[in-house]
Amino acid sequence: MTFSGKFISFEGIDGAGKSTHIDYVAERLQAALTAQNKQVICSREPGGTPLGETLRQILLQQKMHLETEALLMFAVRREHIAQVIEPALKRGDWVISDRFTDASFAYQGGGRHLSLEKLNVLEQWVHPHLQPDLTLLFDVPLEVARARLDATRDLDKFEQEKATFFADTRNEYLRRAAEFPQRFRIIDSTRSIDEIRVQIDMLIDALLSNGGVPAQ
Ligand SMILES: Nc1ncnc2c1ncn2[C@@H]1O[C@H](COP(=O)(O)OP(=O)(O)O)[C@@H](O)[C@H]1O
Ligand SMILES: Cc1cn([C@H]2C[C@H](O)[C@@H](COP(=O)(O)OP(=O)(O)O)O2)c(=O)[nH]c1=O
Repeated sequence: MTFSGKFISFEGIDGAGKSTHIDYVAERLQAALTAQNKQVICSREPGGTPLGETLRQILLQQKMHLETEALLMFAVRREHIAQVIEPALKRGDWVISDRFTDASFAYQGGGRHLSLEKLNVLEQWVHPHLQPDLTLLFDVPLEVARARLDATRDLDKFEQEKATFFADTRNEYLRRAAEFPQRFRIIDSTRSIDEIRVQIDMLIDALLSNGGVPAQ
């Protein structure tokens, strides 16, 4: 399926720094797209719709069977795609999602060891023809992410997981990035926020000029 709008996802282990850059990217894109009468829709998973936000509370707080967790993540995603992502892309608007299916592979697959085969089935079921045009993977060593998290906020169910969980989650993100090099760009998030912005600006400018995603 080809849409006139573009779809960007932000990914990374908790504390990698993705939330720090989302508003910046959204504002930058909106400034460029307003002249074309296009909107930037900023959304997130789990969440993105009223039902998705209700399920987010449950997913981030309650312990549950691993497969229940994966199925709920994809149920949230099905609703998000139907209500928000596809209508926006069809209108020619741009969508930024704070996490998408790569997070299910990384967290439920990598972190919790759900078989990637089952995740592939869910992905094929829920969005056989939709993938982000660009996925920004914020990548940092675990200790850096942990130190950043500890310095800031109360931790949810996932953020309280142990180091091996995040090592496996990060490895699965990197494996996905290697599997889909055309849409993934890895952001070395140990650098300063300003340095990261220079790289992000370059990627966004290329996408805006319709030149696609430049090489890594
Ligand atoms: N490049 C960076 N250098 C130093 N600190 C950072 C950087 N990026 C983010 N941080 C800080 O790390 C913490 C976690 O960042 P955040 O963007 O919330 O992570 P995430 O959304 O990936 O969980 C925040 O306090 C943020 O200010
Ligand atoms: C989308 C998605 C998220 N998650 C997890 C990753 C995160 O720990 C959590 C969502 O939190 P996150 O997006 O990091 O929000 P915040 O920055 O406000 O903490 O949900 C999954 O385990 N699987 C998924 O498919």
